[in-house]
Amino acid sequence: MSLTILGAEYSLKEQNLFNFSGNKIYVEDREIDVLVKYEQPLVVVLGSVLDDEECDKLIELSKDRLQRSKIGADKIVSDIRTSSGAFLADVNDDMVRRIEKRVASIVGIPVEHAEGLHILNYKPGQEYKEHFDYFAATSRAASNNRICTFVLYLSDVEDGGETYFPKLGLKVYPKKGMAVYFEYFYNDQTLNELTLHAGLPVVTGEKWIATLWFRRKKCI
Ligand SMILES: O=C(O)CCC(=O)C(=O)O
Ligand SMILES: [Fe+2]
Repeated sequence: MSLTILGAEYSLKEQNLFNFSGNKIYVEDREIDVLVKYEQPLVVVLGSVLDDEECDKLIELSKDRLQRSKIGADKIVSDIRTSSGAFLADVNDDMVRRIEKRVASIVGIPVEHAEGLHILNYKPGQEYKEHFDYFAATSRAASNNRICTFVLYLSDVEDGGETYFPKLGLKVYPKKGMAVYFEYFYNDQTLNELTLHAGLPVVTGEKWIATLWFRRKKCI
């Protein structure tokens, strides 16, 4: 939203969902480093969210569940997303639940609003083209739409695979154990649209991420 006074444009800040100050966030079992903050739409890069063993175990748990990724509420295969993915919602594992809880406490949203960890694997050449994570207002899923996204990097990538926000001119380079968070729960739809993002093609190496999407209302 913006306001023009005597020819000068002032932007009116909206409330962000994720509120914190300073460069650290303390949750039950660890201290999270805040490394980068883009104020609105809020985009935050966080360090030391997962340790190496947690990253490796998430990859291991998803290896025999991976399927070619689909997109949208109607789940269609598309060249928008050429990666392979797996939902860990039905995996009965203490560590998976602990990580979901940790992410929920970092963001300050009850874990019942989260869809369950989704693992993605990109091989060289694979990508996730520019998209929004929220569903179109006309879609069935929009009655309990997504409001924010937490992407955990489970591996380093030798070259490529950045998470790219073209409208913000912002690139996040994957680093094992780190995360990028962004939100799109603004009244001003133009702010939500600035969260357009892509997983750029992996050039060398392999990229593994875990995504947790939060919904406006509880999903379970
Ligand atoms: O691969 C990435 O860096 C972005 C993934 C993404 O956009 C998603 O999981 O919704
Ligand atoms: Fe996305």
